[in-house]
Amino acid sequence: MAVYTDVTAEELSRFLAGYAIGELLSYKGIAEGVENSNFLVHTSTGNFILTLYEKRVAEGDLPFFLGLMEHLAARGLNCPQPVKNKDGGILGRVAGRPAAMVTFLEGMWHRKPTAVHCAGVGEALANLHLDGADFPMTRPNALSVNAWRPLFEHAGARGDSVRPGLCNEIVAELDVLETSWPRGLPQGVIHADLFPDNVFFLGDTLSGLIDFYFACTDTLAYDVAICLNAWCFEPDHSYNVTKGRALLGGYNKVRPLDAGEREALPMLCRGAAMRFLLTRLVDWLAVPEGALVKPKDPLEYHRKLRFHQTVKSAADYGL
Ligand SMILES: Nc1ncnc2c1ncn2[C@@H]1O[C@H](COP(=O)(O)OP(=O)(O)OP(=O)(O)O)[C@@H](O)[C@H]1O
Ligand SMILES: N[C@@H](CCO)C(=O)O
Repeated sequence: MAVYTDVTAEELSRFLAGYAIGELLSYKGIAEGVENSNFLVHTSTGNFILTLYEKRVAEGDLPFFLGLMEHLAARGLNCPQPVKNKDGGILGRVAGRPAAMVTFLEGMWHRKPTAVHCAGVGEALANLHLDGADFPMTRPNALSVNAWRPLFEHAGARGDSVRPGLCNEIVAELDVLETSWPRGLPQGVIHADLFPDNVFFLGDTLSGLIDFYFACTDTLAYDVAICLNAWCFEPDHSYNVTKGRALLGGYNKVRPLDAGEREALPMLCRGAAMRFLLTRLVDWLAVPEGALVKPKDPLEYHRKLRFHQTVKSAADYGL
């Protein structure tokens, strides 16, 4: 995460007084990530993560995200746990922002994931889908196909300043996605942002998943498409079919994709590429002044989109 909102030691100590997790010993902002403000908080009882929810997180959605983390952990999935305050609540306010304290997860994420890590993430994603099946709350995906054109219009013609001709390409692709978007596939809880920086490993063994703040109710196979985009491309922008085969194999071992999901995979991958191209484009064009944040490259997803446009069938992904 980034740090958009500063927190003073006095504010943090006041907030911590509402919890039974000891005295504040030290804390520091975490520069990684782009969505919320995160702090590593060291108290006399251990390490915690304090998250201040920023622009994209609607306060009304927080019970869904935090409740989901509790639900998945109760099913055995390793993810951060919201810490209850002395009143039994999990949501508070720090520096004027909604805030929660969650448990610290051991492990580190891999900047250069291998096929072994891809297999691990495929398996973990399928487990998340199965474990989420009886989560009682729902949340529509605010960043699915219907949201893409308004998002694009928000960036407007400025998109061409990032790459000449980009706007026309996006409009043409949106026309295709809006008419051909797969409907009627199995739905459920999806993570919707399971990138390498949200998956922790101890050595090569997956140790946990973080960052459930895009989680929602949507097409399960769309989550697979998001992961193929995030995990299976090389720095030279080529698709690595060995990694794709590993990720899809890991997923299928736990929750086999059905015929409809397989057939829809290329379109779902195009949609996933469009989603991240657009949110990155909007962020790229609007970095808040003075923020400790490095925006992510939208054109990485433009290249991925171009690859998916050439794909004939799910076999091209290694399925
Ligand atoms: N529960 C946790 N345990 C340990 N470290 C954590 C935890 N939550 C967050 N972090 C640290 O903070 C970093 C950023 O967290 P996170 O990915 O949730 O931020 P974000 O702003 O939502 O990022 P993204 O750009 O992935 O959406 C992680 O890479 C990790 O280093
Ligand atoms: N994982 C996202 C950032 C959080 O939405 C990206 O890489 O664009």
